[in-house]
Amino acid sequence: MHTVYLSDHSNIMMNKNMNTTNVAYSFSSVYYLPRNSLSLDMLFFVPEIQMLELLIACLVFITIHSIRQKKYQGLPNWPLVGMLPSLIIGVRHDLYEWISEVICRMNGTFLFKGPWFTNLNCVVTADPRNLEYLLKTKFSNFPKGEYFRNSVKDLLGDGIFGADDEIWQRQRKTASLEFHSAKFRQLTTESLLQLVHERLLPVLEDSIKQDAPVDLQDILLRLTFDNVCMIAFGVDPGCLSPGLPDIPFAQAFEAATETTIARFVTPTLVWKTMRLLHLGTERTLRQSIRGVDEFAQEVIRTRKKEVALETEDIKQRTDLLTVFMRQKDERELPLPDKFLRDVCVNFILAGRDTSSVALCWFFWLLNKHPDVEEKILAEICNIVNKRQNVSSEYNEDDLIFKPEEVKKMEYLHAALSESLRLYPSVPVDHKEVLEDDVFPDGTILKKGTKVIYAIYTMGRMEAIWGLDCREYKPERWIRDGRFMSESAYKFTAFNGGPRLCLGKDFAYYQMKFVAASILYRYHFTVVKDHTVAPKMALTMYLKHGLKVQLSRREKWEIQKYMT
Ligand code: HEM
Repeated sequence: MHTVYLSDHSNIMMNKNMNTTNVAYSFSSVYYLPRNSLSLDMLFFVPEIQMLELLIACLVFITIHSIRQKKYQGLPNWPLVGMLPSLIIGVRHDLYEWISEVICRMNGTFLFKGPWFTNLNCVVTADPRNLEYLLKTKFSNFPKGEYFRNSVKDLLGDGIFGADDEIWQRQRKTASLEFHSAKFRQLTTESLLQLVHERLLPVLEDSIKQDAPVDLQDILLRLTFDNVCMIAFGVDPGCLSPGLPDIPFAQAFEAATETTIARFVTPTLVWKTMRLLHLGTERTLRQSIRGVDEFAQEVIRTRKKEVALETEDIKQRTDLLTVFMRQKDERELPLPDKFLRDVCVNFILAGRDTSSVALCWFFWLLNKHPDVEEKILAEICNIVNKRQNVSSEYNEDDLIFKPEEVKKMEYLHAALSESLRLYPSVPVDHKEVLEDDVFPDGTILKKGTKVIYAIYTMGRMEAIWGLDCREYKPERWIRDGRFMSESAYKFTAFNGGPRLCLGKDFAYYQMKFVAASILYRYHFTVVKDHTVAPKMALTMYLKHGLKVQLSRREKWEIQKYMT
């Protein structure tokens, strides 16, 4: 048998009808095929061979094009699937670190292109100039938007978290007045004191008696859930109680939030169809929202009766539900129950996990930085030492920090801020572009574009925090022995501009009070080989919790600072 080497397409076509000769190829795009490897039989598949050639050429072209785009856009952008392959790899590894790496490489901003069938296209930024523009300068051009509102509507209704414009403004105004009132401050400090001394410390003490490690994240999540329910509804659900019971309302709330978040990674048409057909996560969402609503309706019904009776107790109440119940709408009518429910559910969502998660990262960092723990302890003891009757008090287990003492804990404030800089409770946040615009860094924004601001990344940018940006250094926040705050567009853990976190002051108070109360009494050690990693969620939980072993602090450790 002869073998004829062909050198181009025409030869292949010409030889299509040859049936006695083996044919091999020498032209470039199939050069990798071993000579003699194609027999005559294959000639009958020439159209397929051309297809194969074409396919290979396309792949080569796409790969080169994608590599070029990686250089200019930060990530390879593939036909149909866009940058999804890179995102999938990023999610499997560590999404936040992956985003940070791309943003730092692109000097602060990049455009993510999702697959054509999804709504994942967005601008991702960590540039403080863009943040200031987005959150303050052109605030009204960057609302939360329809996409966000529609996704959260079933759980959050018209509450502050998903609302824009007037609906947001009215709630913000009422809640802001309330959050800054003396009565409200009293409610928050008293409810926290009660929870820490009657529930948190006994639960921790129990773990010491049993010599068993505890999941600090679970305990702190329970604490802040009870606390925010006391503030919003004026009701204590009792999640943090001996035996750490399962509370149906808390479980329903948890499930409702998780399934709502699932909508952000599911194409809109898909989750809407699932909702219509009552399937999968949408079925769970409906059931859990029912659980949340039943609890809310019961509380609202009872409170209405109390308000109608005008009892002494009700006149003293400053929880958000009672405050909003006293409000009237434009027609001087009481606000509808559904709206009251939305107000409370939104505040619970906003204040539920953020402080506890921040505290967990803080304790984990302290475990790695005993020098910082020492300095915090020294500061606390120094403050307690200034009390008149300190000698009798510091020996007692039930020492309670006073609000004015908590305020003076400036190094602790710095250590918590530094922890939030590296591990912000809300790692990424989102806005939508109302009208075409341009960011200060030149990024063009088309109407309807989603903007993601990467708060986690901001804490890891040398351009913002210097070469030591990845190190945990509370001293970064201290000038002349005092805590110095940073611009909200550089340290965005609490958001900035008109939508700055309403609970920021309370959150610091809560975290400082809890941290000081624990550190003054206990040593804690993260259990050996416990894996610490962030969970991919809207709040940056520790994926495996934080298992710690507690032991009592010796008296001499405190006394050495009391001189
Ligand atoms: C360490 C603790 C906290 C952190 C890091 C934090 C962070 C944030 C962030 C980033 C936002 C903006 C969210 C967005 O608009 O998408 C926000 C909003 C908000 N936060 Fe906080 N928060 C904390 C604690 C709290 C607490 C304890 C409360 C209430 C008791 C609270 C109440 C709110 C409210 C009501 C909003 C909505 C403000 C608005 O849209 O006008 N936060 N918070």
